[in-house]
Amino acid sequence: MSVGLLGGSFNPAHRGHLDVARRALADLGLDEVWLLVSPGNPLKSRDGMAPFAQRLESARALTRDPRIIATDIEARLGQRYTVRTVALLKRRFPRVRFVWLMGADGLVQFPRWRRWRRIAHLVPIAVLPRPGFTMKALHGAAASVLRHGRVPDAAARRLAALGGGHWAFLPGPQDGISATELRARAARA
Ligand SMILES: Nc1ncnc2c1ncn2[C@@H]1O[C@H](COP(=O)(O)OP(=O)(O)OP(=O)(O)O)[C@@H](O)[C@H]1O
Ligand SMILES: O=C(O)c1ccc[n+]([C@@H]2O[C@H](COP(=O)([O-])O)[C@@H](O)[C@H]2O)c1
Repeated sequence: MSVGLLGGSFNPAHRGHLDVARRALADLGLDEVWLLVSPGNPLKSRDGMAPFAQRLESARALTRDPRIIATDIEARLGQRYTVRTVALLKRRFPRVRFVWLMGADGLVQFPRWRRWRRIAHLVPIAVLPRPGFTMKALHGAAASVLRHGRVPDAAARRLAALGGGHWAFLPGPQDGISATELRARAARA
């Protein structure tokens, strides 16, 4: 079984998350995508961060597709750092082939995550385009350090089977929607 992990704050969840999940299911041939609602992104301020239960509910309400599952597992594991989450999930589900999913903004920021090279070694990574970040991501520091593990776009379907040390870019349409924009819209209403 193969599972995509889409970690996020989901403050709130939106169609960009759903699109990432659906595209990962289709393009990577995954069985499921888990929306890992973060108890608190280590790099994000708590200002304006909705309570965990509200963000989890927002992710749950995103779709009825039974393959896309919002989970509080990171909070239950007591983890905020992805490197620990991934290591624990691999130990807990030894038969599952995990793939970490992120928008291009995530790859730009990746060198600031705790033990990011270790994460890339532990789990294959699929990067999806996001307006304003795609080029920066593909020519940035993380892409450069990890260049030997990059799989050609057309071979991304094999990513889950290839395992850690590999990553791929999934080309496709981009959508500029963000939780920041939705919060700003809600504040104006
Ligand atoms: N429009 C989008 N296109 C591609 N990836 C996206 C998009 N929106 C979110 N993602 C990805 O989903 C994951 C979780 O994102 P997150 O919950 O932080 O949403 P966000 O819209 O980026 O939030 P915020 O604006 O508050 O920073 C990240 O990997 C992010 O790159
Ligand atoms: O582990 C880290 O150091 C780290 C630093 C920043 C972000 N992350 C993870 O990146 C994912 C996306 O976070 P966010 O808040 O941008 O949606 C989420 O799973 C976070 O826990 C992880």
